[in-house]
Amino acid sequence: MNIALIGNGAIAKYIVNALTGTRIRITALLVRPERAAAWDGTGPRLISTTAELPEDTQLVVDCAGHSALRAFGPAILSGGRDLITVSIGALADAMLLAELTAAGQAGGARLHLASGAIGGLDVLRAARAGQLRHVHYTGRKPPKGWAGSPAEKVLDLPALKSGSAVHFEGTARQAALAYPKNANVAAAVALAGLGLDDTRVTLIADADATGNTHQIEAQGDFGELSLTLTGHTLPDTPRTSALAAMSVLCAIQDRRATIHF
Ligand SMILES: NC(=O)C1=CN([C@@H]2O[C@H](COP(=O)(O)OP(=O)(O)OC[C@H]3O[C@@H](n4cnc5c(N)ncnc54)[C@H](OP(=O)(O)O)[C@@H]3O)[C@@H](O)[C@H]2O)C=CC1
Ligand SMILES: O=C([O-])CC(=O)C(=O)O
Repeated sequence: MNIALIGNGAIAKYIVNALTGTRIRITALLVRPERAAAWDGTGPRLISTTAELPEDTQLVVDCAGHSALRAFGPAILSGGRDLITVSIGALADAMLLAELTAAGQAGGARLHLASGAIGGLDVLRAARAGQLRHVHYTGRKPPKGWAGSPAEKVLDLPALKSGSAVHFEGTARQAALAYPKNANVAAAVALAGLGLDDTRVTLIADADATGNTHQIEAQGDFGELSLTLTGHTLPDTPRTSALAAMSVLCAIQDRRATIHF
């Protein structure tokens, strides 16, 4: 299988490393123009437009973030290639969601949402076949995991040396739009379950946290779900859980599997 990745950051590097020497070949990395122009010929080819995607590319994988999904997603789908993304919070933008849906229909291609840094989405998806009454997601990271996010406007993150502080409470849509690099899990939980406007979200900076903790509390006809997952972060970033990168790899590998979840 031949795939292209969007981005060359922490998640993309994990995927490139994991696929090296396997039967899944990376045809190109789609990056910003200045980065593509500086390509030195080593490693996967760097390109900056979807028109440059090598013809034999069968699948594209977004590991870059909301702006990249917005910039490249519609053209990839309308061009007939399936796309896997971890930038799930971008779908809180209703116009982008409509654009991606229309592009996928026009191109006969599908957008696959990787499960990312959380588990339990299968429970929520099945549970909503009955009545799902309440879903609350709590995201907890060490202060440095929130650097560059709106948490900086609410808290003095470097000064938080012990204990924890809430810096966001609201809906999953509000969280996803305000925290594009930190609330994709909130959006995934919402899209799997009660939706972006009915899923409650709390985001916490915790000086005592040793990893990124994701909690789901849900109730409905199915019963009750209480899930807590504490994830290690990737070595390249204190923000991103390793499980997010692993889920992308899993989604890619699943494309080749005859029998899969
Ligand atoms: N669903 C989930 O559970 C999770 C989802 N995520 C999502 O994944 C994204 C990537 O995470 P991570 O790898 O840690 O982030 P990094 O910041 O390490 O890497 C992002 C990469 O994408 C590139 N990029 C960003 N925007 C564009 C663009 N418009 N065009 C081309 N390239 C672009 C960056 O390039 P440059 O350096 O040039 O800016 C960089 O190479 C996050 O922003 C977040 O949205 C992350 C964690 C969990
Ligand atoms: O990687 C994580 O732990 C979660 C994250 O950043 C996100 O939800 O966007």
